[in-house]
Amino acid sequence: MKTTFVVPDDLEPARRDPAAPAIGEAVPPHNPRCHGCGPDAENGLHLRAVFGENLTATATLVVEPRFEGGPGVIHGGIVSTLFDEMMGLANVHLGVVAVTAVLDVDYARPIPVGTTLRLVGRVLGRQRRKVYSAVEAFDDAAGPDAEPLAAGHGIFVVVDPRAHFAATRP
Ligand SMILES: CCCCCCCCCC(=O)SCCNC(=O)CCNC(=O)[C@H](O)C(C)(C)COP(=O)(O)OP(=O)(O)OC[C@H]1O[C@@H](n2cnc3c(N)ncnc32)[C@H](O)[C@@H]1OP(=O)(O)O
Repeated sequence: MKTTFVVPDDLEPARRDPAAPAIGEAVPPHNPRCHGCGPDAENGLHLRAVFGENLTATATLVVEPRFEGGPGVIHGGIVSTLFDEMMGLANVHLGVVAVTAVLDVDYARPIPVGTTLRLVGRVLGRQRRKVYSAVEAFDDAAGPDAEPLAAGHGIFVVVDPRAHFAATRP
């Protein structure tokens, strides 16, 4: 998969929070109104992810007609949103609140409406307050060895949520 994103080769290992829900359990939504994962977001994506081994989070999502961009294919901005969210959900393994500073997306193949996507977010490692994460989107019907249709990377920065959202939290 081609990418211009550079993952530093001196990342510190990221440690799983012992208080995080167990592997195999659902990742709790970080905000009930979140457009990506919130159950109360009226027109949201309602992603429901499950914690996996090796700091991963996995979800599936059917590409609905409302996600169309080019004729018959998903809008690139929806892929970006899914990737931001899936990496954010994988970061929940760490028991920190980290917001997106950088989101990098590589689109390898057109993704037709109707495709069931398997989305896998993964924490790669840390550097001080920065969390480096990655994500891939697969055609779920194509089997476990299929190449990703799109992939992405992110740099998330750990914040104190009380201070970060003090001025905006309803
Ligand atoms: C309640 C739970 C919420 C969970 C949220 C997850 C939801 C999904 C993810 C999202 O969509 S979050 C929404 C979109 N993101 C934002 O609104 C963040 C807006 N940006 C900011 O608030 C600040 O710029 C940020 C907190 C990211 C950083 O500001 P700070 O002043 O706290 O940090 P600082 O500038 O000192 O940078 C800390 C480190 O990050 C690095 N950094 C910051 N911005 C960067 C950037 N753009 N590119 C590369 N590195 C960056 C910076 O170089 C430094 O690295 P070093 O340790 O190596 O010095």
